[in-house]
Amino acid sequence: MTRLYYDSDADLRYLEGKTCAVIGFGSQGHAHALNLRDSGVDVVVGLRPGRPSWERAEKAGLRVMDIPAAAEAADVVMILVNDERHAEVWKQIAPHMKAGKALGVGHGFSVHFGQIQPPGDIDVFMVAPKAPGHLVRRLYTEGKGTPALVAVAQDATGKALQIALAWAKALGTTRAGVFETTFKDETESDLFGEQTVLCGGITGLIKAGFEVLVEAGYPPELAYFECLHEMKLIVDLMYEGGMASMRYSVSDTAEYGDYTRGPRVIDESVKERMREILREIQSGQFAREWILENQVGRPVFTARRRQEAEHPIEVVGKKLRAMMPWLPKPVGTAGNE
Ligand SMILES: NC(=O)C1=CN([C@@H]2O[C@H](COP(=O)(O)OP(=O)(O)OC[C@H]3O[C@@H](n4cnc5c(N)ncnc54)[C@H](OP(=O)(O)O)[C@@H]3O)[C@@H](O)[C@H]2O)C=CC1
Ligand SMILES: CC[C@](O)(C(C)=O)C(=O)O
Repeated sequence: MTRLYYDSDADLRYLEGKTCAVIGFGSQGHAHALNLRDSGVDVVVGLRPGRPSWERAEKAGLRVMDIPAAAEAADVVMILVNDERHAEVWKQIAPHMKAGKALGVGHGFSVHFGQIQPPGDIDVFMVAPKAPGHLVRRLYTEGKGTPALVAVAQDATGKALQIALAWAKALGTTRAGVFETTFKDETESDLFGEQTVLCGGITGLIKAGFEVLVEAGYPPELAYFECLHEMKLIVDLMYEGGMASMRYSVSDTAEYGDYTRGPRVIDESVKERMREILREIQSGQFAREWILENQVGRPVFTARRRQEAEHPIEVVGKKLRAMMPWLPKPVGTAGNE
């Protein structure tokens, strides 16, 4: 049984004649809604009235309704709201999920950790892109795609996987490869990846390198170019051709330093801390902490977000990027939300 699916393995007819509601219009929501619409799917967006996202979605030519109306109108409802808000949003959707409808999510957190408990007579599936939403949209418009994971938690109609694959195809992800997994594995591996490698790991590594150079008296501009700017270019080479390709392009001096000094930075103790973090995810400890953090108004999240924005690498980076007009407009700035 293959668990990797490409365009020819997925059939858009599973969404034909169906209305698909995308709840939320943030990073993933805008990408799913626009890519599905551009793939010929009948899309409605469910949002909170009065929020700027409502106008943005309408300006993009999408049909927008409040969340209960969108859930009522749809055969397939995809929740693309912050994970920690799924429970409250689900209360508005649940009364409209009649038998035979399908519920989708972009990440398994809320279903796996019991924040929403769907009735047994609907399909429950996941299409989780392995990419930030803005790149899911950007690559789709360039005729490319990002990989994704799909999973089925409930198959009431016997077609849940086909619906998930059709959604994944309309999103552009079967262009790149879609891997079938479980809610548990997607949720745990995704949290692990973002905490230890993709977000927490890489920012920690970049800041540590920057701080060591600046503390040793090197100018912040030099440290920024070395530790952050060039990181993207090095990662691009690995993205295109793996580590060997990156090592082909860098000097032999760099390659020797990679083999002999790299393991002193990322050593067994780092892996041990990664294992500890994985255990916290698997046991539900992290999920509990994040849900409680939200219940008390996000004090840690808010303070850390402010502190990180003030880090010297962000200050110098802003100045240096302003001198590179070819850089894409940063996501999160006006016109690129
Ligand atoms: N960011 C990413 O690239 C990825 C995200 N995912 C998953 O996709 C989902 C969405 O995440 P993401 O796109 O980052 O989210 P964003 O923060 O970018 O957007 C969240 C959207 O949800 C809406 N929302 C938030 N709270 C509520 C609420 N209480 N009631 C109604 N609407 C609400 C917001 O509405 P408003 O516009 O009104 O503020 C906004 O439109 C999550 O499950 C996440 O794990 C999966 C893979 C990658
Ligand atoms: C790396 C962060 C991510 O898991 C993602 C873009 O895949 C997320 O949840 O945003």
